[in-house]
Amino acid sequence: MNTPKHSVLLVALQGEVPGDVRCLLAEGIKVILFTDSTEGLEPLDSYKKANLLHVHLLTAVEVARFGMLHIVDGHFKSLGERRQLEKLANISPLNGKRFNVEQYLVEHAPPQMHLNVKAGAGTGKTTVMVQRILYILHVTGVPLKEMAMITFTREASHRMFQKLREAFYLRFEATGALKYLQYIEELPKMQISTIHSFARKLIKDLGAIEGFGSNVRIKSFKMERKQIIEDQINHWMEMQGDPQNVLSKFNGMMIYEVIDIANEYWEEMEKKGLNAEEITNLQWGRALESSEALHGLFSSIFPKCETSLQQLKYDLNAISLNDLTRQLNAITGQQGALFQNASRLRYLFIDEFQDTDDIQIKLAVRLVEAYGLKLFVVGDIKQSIYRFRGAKYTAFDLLRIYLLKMGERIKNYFLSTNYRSSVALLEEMHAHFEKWGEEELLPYGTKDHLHGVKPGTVRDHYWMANPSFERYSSEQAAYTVRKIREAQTSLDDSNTEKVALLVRTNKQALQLRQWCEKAGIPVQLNIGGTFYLSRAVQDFHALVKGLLFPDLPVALLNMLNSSYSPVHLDWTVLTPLDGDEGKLLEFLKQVEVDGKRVYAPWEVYLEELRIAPVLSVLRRIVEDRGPVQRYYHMELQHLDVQFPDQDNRAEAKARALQYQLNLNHLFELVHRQFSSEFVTLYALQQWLQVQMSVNRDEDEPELEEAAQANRVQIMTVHKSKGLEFHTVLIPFTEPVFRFPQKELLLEKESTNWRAGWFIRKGEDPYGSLTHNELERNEDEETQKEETRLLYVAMTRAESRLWIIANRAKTYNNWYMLLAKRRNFANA
Ligand SMILES: Nc1ncnc2c1ncn2[C@@H]1O[C@H](COP(=O)(O)OP(=O)(O)OP(=O)(O)O)[C@@H](O)[C@H]1O
Repeated sequence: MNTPKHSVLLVALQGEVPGDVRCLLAEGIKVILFTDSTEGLEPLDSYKKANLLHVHLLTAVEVARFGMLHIVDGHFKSLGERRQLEKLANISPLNGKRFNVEQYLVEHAPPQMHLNVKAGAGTGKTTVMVQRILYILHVTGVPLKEMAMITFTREASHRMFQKLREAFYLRFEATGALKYLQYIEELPKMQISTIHSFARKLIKDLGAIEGFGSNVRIKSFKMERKQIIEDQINHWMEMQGDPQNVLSKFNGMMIYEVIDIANEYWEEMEKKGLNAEEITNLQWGRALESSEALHGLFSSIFPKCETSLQQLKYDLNAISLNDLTRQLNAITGQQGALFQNASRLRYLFIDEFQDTDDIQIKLAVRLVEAYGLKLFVVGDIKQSIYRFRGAKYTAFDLLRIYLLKMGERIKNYFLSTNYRSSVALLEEMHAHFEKWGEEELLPYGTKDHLHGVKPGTVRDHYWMANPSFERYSSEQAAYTVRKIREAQTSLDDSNTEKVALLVRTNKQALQLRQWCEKAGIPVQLNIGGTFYLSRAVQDFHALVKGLLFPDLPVALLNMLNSSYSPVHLDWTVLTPLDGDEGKLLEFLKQVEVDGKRVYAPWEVYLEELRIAPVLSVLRRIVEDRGPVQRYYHMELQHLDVQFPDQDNRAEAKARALQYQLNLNHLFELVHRQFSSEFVTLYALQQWLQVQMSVNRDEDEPELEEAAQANRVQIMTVHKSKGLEFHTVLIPFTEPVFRFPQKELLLEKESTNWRAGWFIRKGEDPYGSLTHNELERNEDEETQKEETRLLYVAMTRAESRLWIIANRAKTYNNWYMLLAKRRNFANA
């Protein structure tokens, strides 16, 4: 028999369990044991906790029926053994721990195979990926630095890193084996990142890419793109002869509106991954009546915009995030040798594969070709919710086809045991999913039916009401707040059990926050992209601006009103000064608190700034002025006035902690941005101002669970991906899926793309005939995407799923989807 490197699966009566099981466990070999008693083997808890030992208790008769089964590292000696294993998975063990043969087969698949794991919600995708990595480490000896993992968001990368570290640590704790400490040390060398960071590092490693010098930079080009659009529109108008006359044909739109719309349309092309050639060959079709001028403009400017942007990229030796993967795909033939410069990769894991777009899939295949690496992709087609970013829910099929073209095969696996939601809850969800599957709104067949293992413990696990409210009316607010409070107060332990309110849009999330805050319900908002709008950033900007323009009254006032200073001056106190700059400055510089002039320390800082580096002075100001403590006191005061009957300290503390995290993160970003340059206050202020006005991608660092106390979580479904909550409450079902004010629809037909544009101005719609044609398909695809979104939202629930199915509107919204369920009215 081979010496085990990773695991042993044993079926044996208690007296026949080999004596070396303990030694195996102590060496970090996983033991999956089917037996009638563990007497004599105890204590085993640390091994169980480390996922090293799985015991399935059977009756002696059952054990005897299977005879002695002994499988090492997943190698079957015969087909019979494999069948035995499947039979074992069908037994209900006495201790309730059913063997998950699907997870076992994925974990132990031969290391030289590409694997494709399609898995329903909560079936342990993440868990199995961690175990697979351990298997590869043990069986092949490939080091962590030759493995990489691509996740969809930075949060997911962070979570994956933590999960791996925890798995290694628990194994070290259980076995004392030093190799696990070594893995922890090596873990940072395994690249776990988003596709963009991954491509960025690869390009850095490759040294150079076609047409660009070394050290190519990554830029967003947001501002530059807008400028290019503006130039091209001006140029186009000049070419038409009389600009005033042209403007009058823009259906009453101002020129800045046209620029904004054109910019959005151009972004849409980028999101869908169109290259310059495809943009040049776009088929715009014919204009609707009275839309000819705009049609002429849209159908001619974009190729020129692309040329200008490309030139700018060469001039600045910079590319955009979206270019990264495209550029890597362009490295072909002889240039392929470039890959040898990059660090070697043997395994690539891709999470949330259903949301991968065409270019990224091709990149994965390109890497298989360049390195001979093996892929492990995992995802759930039913959870594909990034169509707006160009993701296609056919990702798995595309990958299989591309690999086949190279003569490579990928093996499919399927996980269907759900560990997240209670059995009762899963059955209620199934009643919805099944119907959506029948109507082809969701790719949900018999094999997608999730089988639960968690008993339902909570009454009211599934609740749906059908009230009828005007959107955002006071009745709706009162009803929703009452349900939220009820959900929160009926938890057994609000520190470990979380209530999450899941919504479709940021606007809905903000509306909910407002209702909750008004009612004194502490909330944790997670809608992403809010970092540059946070108070910590605003205060810091006020600080920098105040130091940069000490003789500008408004800058000085904002700085004094920030958390860096102990006063709060109302604008009205300045009114008697009639806007006289000199008098205003004099007044602001003389303001006193407790007999001390508030401005005095700032004069010292200004002096310091003349000689010391800007960042070190700013750091010192943060230490001296204690903005976090001051923010805490201000928030507490504010909360105490608003809710005098409750203890507001925990909430004020949570807010202050978030402020601190944001401030630390800001310093990190500043260091990253200005690392190789000499920073001036001016450069810092300019950069901050731009970020605050345009950057909606940067997220606030996450507050640790413990610090969130009993906050209700509010988030968009997109943000809830990969997460789970005791209670999920879906408060809004009435908003309609599509009611665009303006849009550009793009669809690929054989080799060329078609473009259809639309703008609603007042009552009047303008656009192209192509838009009308593409809209039917768009409606259908939107409905499917919304169904998948609702699938993700519902499957986040562990114990309770509550839905306020507002029937105010019944068409083209989540209500319509929910009402499809059999016996809807009685549900
Ligand atoms: N074999 C197992 N035994 C017990 N619990 C498990 C097992 N596998 C996974 N779990 C638990 O089930 C829950 C869901 O697992 P995980 O988050 O890995 O699922 P997922 O498939 O990634 O979910 P989703 O795609 O819906 O986000 C987690 O709490 C995890 O600890």
